[in-house]
Amino acid sequence: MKPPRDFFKPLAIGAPVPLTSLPIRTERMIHFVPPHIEKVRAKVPQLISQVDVVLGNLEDAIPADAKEAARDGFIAMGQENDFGDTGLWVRINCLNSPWVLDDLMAIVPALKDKLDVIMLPKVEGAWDVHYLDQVLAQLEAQAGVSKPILIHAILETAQGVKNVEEIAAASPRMQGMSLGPADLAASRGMKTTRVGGGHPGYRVLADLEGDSLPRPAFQQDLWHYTIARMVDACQTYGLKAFYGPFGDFSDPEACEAQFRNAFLMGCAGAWSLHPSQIDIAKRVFSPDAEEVAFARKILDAMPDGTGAVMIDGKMQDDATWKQAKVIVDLAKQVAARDKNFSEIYGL
Ligand SMILES: CC(C)(COP(=O)(O)OP(=O)(O)OC[C@H]1O[C@@H](n2cnc3c(N)ncnc32)[C@H](O)[C@@H]1OP(=O)(O)O)[C@@H](O)C(=O)NCCC(=O)NCCSC(=O)C[C@](C)(O)C(=O)O
Ligand SMILES: [Mg+2]
Repeated sequence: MKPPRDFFKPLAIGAPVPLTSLPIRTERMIHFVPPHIEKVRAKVPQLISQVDVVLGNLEDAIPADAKEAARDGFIAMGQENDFGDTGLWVRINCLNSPWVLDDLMAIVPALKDKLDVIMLPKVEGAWDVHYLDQVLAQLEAQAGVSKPILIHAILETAQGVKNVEEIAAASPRMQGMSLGPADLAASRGMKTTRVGGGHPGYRVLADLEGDSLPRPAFQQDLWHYTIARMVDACQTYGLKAFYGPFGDFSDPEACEAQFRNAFLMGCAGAWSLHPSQIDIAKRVFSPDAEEVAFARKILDAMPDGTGAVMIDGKMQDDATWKQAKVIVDLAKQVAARDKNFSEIYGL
């Protein structure tokens, strides 16, 4: 089905022309900064060289009486720093909040082309994206912004998951989506207070064999269905899917497992909420060196990407060539940005 004729037309006279495809960027982690905390904001200059995206958070986790300080703090950190090819994103308040209009009216003219992405919380359907799309076009035209500010939706309500495909298709500004496990759990009535990861109560039991006790039990992944829905919707419309927060900072192993599940299922990155999670995301969302080496063998053995060959006893064909290309393209992006990986991959 073709997009409507005006899908790529600016929504306001003077607004920048929408993109027809996403810029190629390495976004292994979206690092959350609470901009109202001066001590953390002061770390932004060093964070810029450590992470792929710096995000100023204005929504949940910012106390109601600090919303203005967070907005002003974000504008200051955006104006005071040169982000180079590190992304500068902001999570604005919800569209039904008393703060969101001031967020948009203050940030767009203050940061103009420096702002890459606006993360929109609690997206329920395409209508939320349409609203932000139109307001951004008007603010961009008024402020003389020359490149379109992109939108990243958080998938964190039951209705949002029901509408995930229409959200992905709602605007040329759509850059991607993140799974928001805390609000989604509350919205669905899930019985967990954890922020991401597994739950010991969500498991399946092996059949009872004789009277051998205890019966083997296998913990299952609470987020598998939602991540798969999000990845399918994002990939269909050329967006990037992300895993969101992992709240237990004291359990880096479980954080890595959750990130790796998301990576293997097609996610491009995850959120880092604390410095201790940056390297976990870097390790997980940069392709494994052996996978890259094997993928390069496949591409070398099938230069035009067609046919069938055997490599190390495994059949390779057009489909595995495409899988190999995903891995090698990502490795090239990471190597271009992260010289450690350039040496590891030999790229
Ligand atoms: C939790 C907090 C208060 C613990 O902050 P702390 O200072 O108490 O922690 P710490 O371990 O004592 O900090 C150690 C050092 O790291 C620094 N530090 C600490 N955090 C950061 C950071 N993010 N970036 C850079 N530096 C940081 C901190 O300043 C300190 O520096 P120092 O050694 O010089 O004293 C702090 O880490 C924080 O605010 N993190 C962000 C939390 C956040 O944004 N939560 C919302 C996203 S999740 C969500 O919204 C859900 C979702 C999607 O909506 C849904 O599922 O529904
Ligand atoms: Mg939330």
